[in-house]
Amino acid sequence: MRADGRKPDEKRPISIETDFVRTAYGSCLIATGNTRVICTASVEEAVPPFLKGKGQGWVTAEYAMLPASTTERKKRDGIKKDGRSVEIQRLIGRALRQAVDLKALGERTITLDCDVLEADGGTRTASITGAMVALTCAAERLVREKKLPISPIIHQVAAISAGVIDDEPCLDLCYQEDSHAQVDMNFVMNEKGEFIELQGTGEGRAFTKKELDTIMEYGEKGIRELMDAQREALGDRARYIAPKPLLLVATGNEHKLRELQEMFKDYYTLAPMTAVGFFGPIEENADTFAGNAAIKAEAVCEATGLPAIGDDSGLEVDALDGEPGVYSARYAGEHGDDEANNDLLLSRMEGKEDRSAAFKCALALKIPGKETIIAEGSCPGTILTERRGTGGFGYDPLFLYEPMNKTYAEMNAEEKNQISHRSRAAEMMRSIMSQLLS
Ligand SMILES: O=P(O)(O)OP(=O)(O)OP(=O)(O)OC[C@H]1O[C@@H](n2cnc3c(O)ncnc32)[C@H](O)[C@@H]1O
Ligand SMILES: [Mg+2]
Repeated sequence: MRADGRKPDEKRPISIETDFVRTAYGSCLIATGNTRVICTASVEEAVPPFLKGKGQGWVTAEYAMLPASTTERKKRDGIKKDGRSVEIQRLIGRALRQAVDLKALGERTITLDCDVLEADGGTRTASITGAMVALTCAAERLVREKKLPISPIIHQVAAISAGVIDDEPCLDLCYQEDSHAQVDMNFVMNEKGEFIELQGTGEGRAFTKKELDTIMEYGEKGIRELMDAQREALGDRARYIAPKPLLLVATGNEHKLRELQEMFKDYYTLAPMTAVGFFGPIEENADTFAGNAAIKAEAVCEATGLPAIGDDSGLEVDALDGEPGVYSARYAGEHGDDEANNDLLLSRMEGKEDRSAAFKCALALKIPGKETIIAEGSCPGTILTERRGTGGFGYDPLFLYEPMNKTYAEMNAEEKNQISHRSRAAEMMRSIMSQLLS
């Protein structure tokens, strides 16, 4: 029987309150049982001297206990930090560096400060679990403030203790248990169940392989539960842990960006080329959609060194011998003047009996060092004699999709994405990509 009546493999109740410190870039208050730690993440646009000019960032940690966090007042750290705190903060730094792609972080430093409000055992493991949450909050903010195109967090990290008390293996020791534990272990692990650090000591006596196996099993179970709690506390921000790989969209057209983001969200995090500071212009001088799509993707990939997808699309009207075609965006002269383009199309179509047309889309995917991949899609429709609907962009209000008796502009995003020329090209691209991956 444990001091607080828990089962051997039962961890203490956990709660994590995010954004606990409003002035911090990211923060949380984590409580595991009576142990409570404030974890904050601060971002500095600089790296330590040994990393200057190396094109990577740094993650470091500091740990301290508040004077009243233990029953006997703990003296504040003076100029010389106490040895235990130094050892613990190094552990926290090592653990959380494993969560981050330091190259993707860029030349900046994230400092994770873990300040113990109340210490009832397991403060180092609570610090690591809480620091992961504060770090993720900071990553979300770096992306939101457009300092990074994608979260640099590649792994979820959590930590818990386990040990042997009165010859019985137990999970998540409180102070009373910890102080007379025969064996004391700390587990730091990632979401794949891999070990980042194991600290284990037979303090009261040596321990057997069998005991170790049981402790290990408890530790793994505890870590999984902690990771659920971290994700729950983060809510929507949990997406910033191990995001899908980055794919830049080589377009200046926000509507296209939004449609493509939806279509590739299971594979990639799509960000506009401007998110990494590329603004073009890109000269679209090919005479096919596929040619122009390739020009766009290749220009952005070349300039940034990152994978990029380009979209070139347009409307082909049969009675106009395929016009406006590759000139769709600048049909009436000025690039992207949708109103003028639609007016010109209506006037050219006056008196025409055959009103059949098709929207065409070519997508080009360029991954550094690989051949450009092209996928195409088209959607048949009819040109109306007047505009219908207010959604979408470009020629959407004049393009009737007969099977739904709706123009593109009368459809919501989901409906358009089910049948559009772009979604058909995306479907072909996804199938090429999955063949390449398998
Ligand atoms: O070149 P980027 O920067 O990607 O953006 P853009 O708007 O210039 O794009 P295009 O050169 O491919 O021109 C496509 C034009 O075709 C039209 N178009 C393409 N897809 C469309 C869609 O889904 N709905 C309505 N019009 C579309 C619209 O007028 C676009 O401006
Ligand atoms: Mg264009």
